[in-house]
Amino acid sequence: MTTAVEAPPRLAARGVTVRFGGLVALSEVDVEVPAQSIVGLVGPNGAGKSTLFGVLSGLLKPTAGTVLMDDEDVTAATPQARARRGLARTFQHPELFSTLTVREHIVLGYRMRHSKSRLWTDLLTGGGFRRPPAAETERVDALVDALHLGSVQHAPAAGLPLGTSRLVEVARALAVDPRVLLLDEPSSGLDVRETEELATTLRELVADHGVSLLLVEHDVPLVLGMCDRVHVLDFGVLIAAGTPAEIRDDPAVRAAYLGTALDDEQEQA
Ligand SMILES: Nc1ncnc2c1ncn2[C@@H]1O[C@H](COP(=O)(O)OP(=O)(O)OP(=O)(O)O)[C@@H](O)[C@H]1O
Repeated sequence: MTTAVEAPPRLAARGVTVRFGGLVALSEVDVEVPAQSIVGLVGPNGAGKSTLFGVLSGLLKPTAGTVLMDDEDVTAATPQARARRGLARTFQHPELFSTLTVREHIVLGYRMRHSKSRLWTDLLTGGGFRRPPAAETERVDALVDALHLGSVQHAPAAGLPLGTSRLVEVARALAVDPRVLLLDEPSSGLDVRETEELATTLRELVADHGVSLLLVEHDVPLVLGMCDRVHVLDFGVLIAAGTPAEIRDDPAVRAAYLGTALDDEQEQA
């Protein structure tokens, strides 16, 4: 009889503690992001979500505990070293180059991974300098399509609506071909329709490209609607982890949110 060997989580925090002076921002927190899954991280203001994101992405060293990528300890690895292992992230406030077009941002992401020596070639020379390789054009076209950016692909990033800027950031991050993508408040500033579209797009990306997502979100209904598993932090402590159905019914979660965010979610269901 053969036993199936389960793949290690793409990204995991084990026993992560972060202290800022006397304040315990995170206390022995465990989080796992399995392969090809969407994991949500929620919690009231000040719960420690951004701190955990900082630890996972390598911007912040934990006081104790470890961060693993595919079972390898990366706790001491820089953000750049983690990126080389397949970790990418987006920021709460999209950080785009105002004069570059939407497409050029995606090209930059692609070249970061596949063609660093040509990183700025023909973006700085105004185009036409050298024809991009077919593989680059194909991948960039696919991402433009996947993120529904066709109609704005030649527009400069300056002046794009926030929702579109967010999609550009996601496309640029995916162009690096990450194994895990950390999304910091992806729905922030989006209206209801844009949020629904983003959720659908992200789900398709996970199904079609095998990337894993970890999202930090204030929008609890969004997280419960799109994630495979959800982790809930409160005052730096992981108070619950499970499927959306388990989280919805968890008394500790309901108490942390005083019911409000979860009731909103039930009303929308
Ligand atoms: N650099 C820092 N120095 C001192 N305290 C900090 C620092 N960063 C965060 N904190 C504190 O750590 C705790 C967790 O903060 P964190 O920003 O991680 O929470 P959060 O869940 O992301 O909150 P929000 O939803 O409001 O963004 C808070 O009490 C915060 O004040």
